[in-house]
Amino acid sequence: MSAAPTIRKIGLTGGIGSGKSTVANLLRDLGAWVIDSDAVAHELTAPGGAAIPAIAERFGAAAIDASGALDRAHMRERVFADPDARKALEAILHPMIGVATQAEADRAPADAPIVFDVPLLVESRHWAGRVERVLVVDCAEATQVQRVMQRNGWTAEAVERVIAQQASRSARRAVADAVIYNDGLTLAQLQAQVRSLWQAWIGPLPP
Ligand SMILES: CC(C)(COP(=O)(O)OP(=O)(O)OC[C@H]1O[C@@H](n2cnc3c(N)ncnc32)[C@H](O)[C@@H]1O)[C@@H](O)C(=O)NCCC(=O)NCCS
Ligand SMILES: Nc1ncnc2c1ncn2[C@@H]1O[C@H](COP(=O)(O)OP(=O)(O)OP(=O)(O)O)[C@@H](O)[C@H]1O
Repeated sequence: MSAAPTIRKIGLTGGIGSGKSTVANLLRDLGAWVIDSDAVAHELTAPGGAAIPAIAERFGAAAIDASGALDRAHMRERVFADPDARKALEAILHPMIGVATQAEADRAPADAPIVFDVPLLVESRHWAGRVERVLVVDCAEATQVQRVMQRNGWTAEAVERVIAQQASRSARRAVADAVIYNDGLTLAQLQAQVRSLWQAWIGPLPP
């Protein structure tokens, strides 16, 4: 087994479409134990998910689809148009996400750095003090909009509504220990940045 990494817990954050998951995948390829809080939220809201009863009670039957899962398109319309609805959904999900991500972290091999991929790391107090370093993935807002329109088939307005509900780029940069500016980069250039960050924070690259 290799030596324990210098930095064990990294928080990875960025606005919608900034490239967090892409960076997380590159870190995973190098040997990181990646915990994706969006994926955890999806599991909690899948058919039979632990959050479904509380969501149905708070938001009504219209929030649940025929399969018993959260109706994501319906909920997107509600929460990104109404901060009170967003806070109510977060109040149900965030404590559960906190417990589930901790359980995943507890399963990490001792020699693997843990990367918490959390879109709302800056917005949520939960994360302060739980990670040793914060890595922010940043890009221009126009790039966020263009990427999410292309990836998800959303309108520009729908992406802009989400951006408006998130921390500003400058608020994220203010808490960053490192920033990857993922704009105008090829995937190979992005990978090179991730590899040099690994060397600075974790240690030698794997063979
Ligand atoms: C509103 C929901 C149903 C929309 O689902 P959908 O499948 O369309 O999007 P998905 O979950 O893949 O999220 C996509 C991106 O939206 C952004 N986003 C999600 N939730 C929030 C939020 N509460 N506030 C601001 N941005 C958010 C993030 O950048 C995220 O990466 C869903 O995002 C949700 O349940 N959000 C509440 C839980 C949460 O806060 N998740 C963030 C992880 S901690
Ligand atoms: N440097 C890049 N070059 C080309 N495409 C990129 C680059 N970075 C990210 N992308 C693409 O942009 C889209 C958004 O990236 P990604 O899914 O990693 O963002 P994210 O921050 O995890 O988004 P979300 O907050 O919505 O989960 C994806 O389709 C991804 O393949």
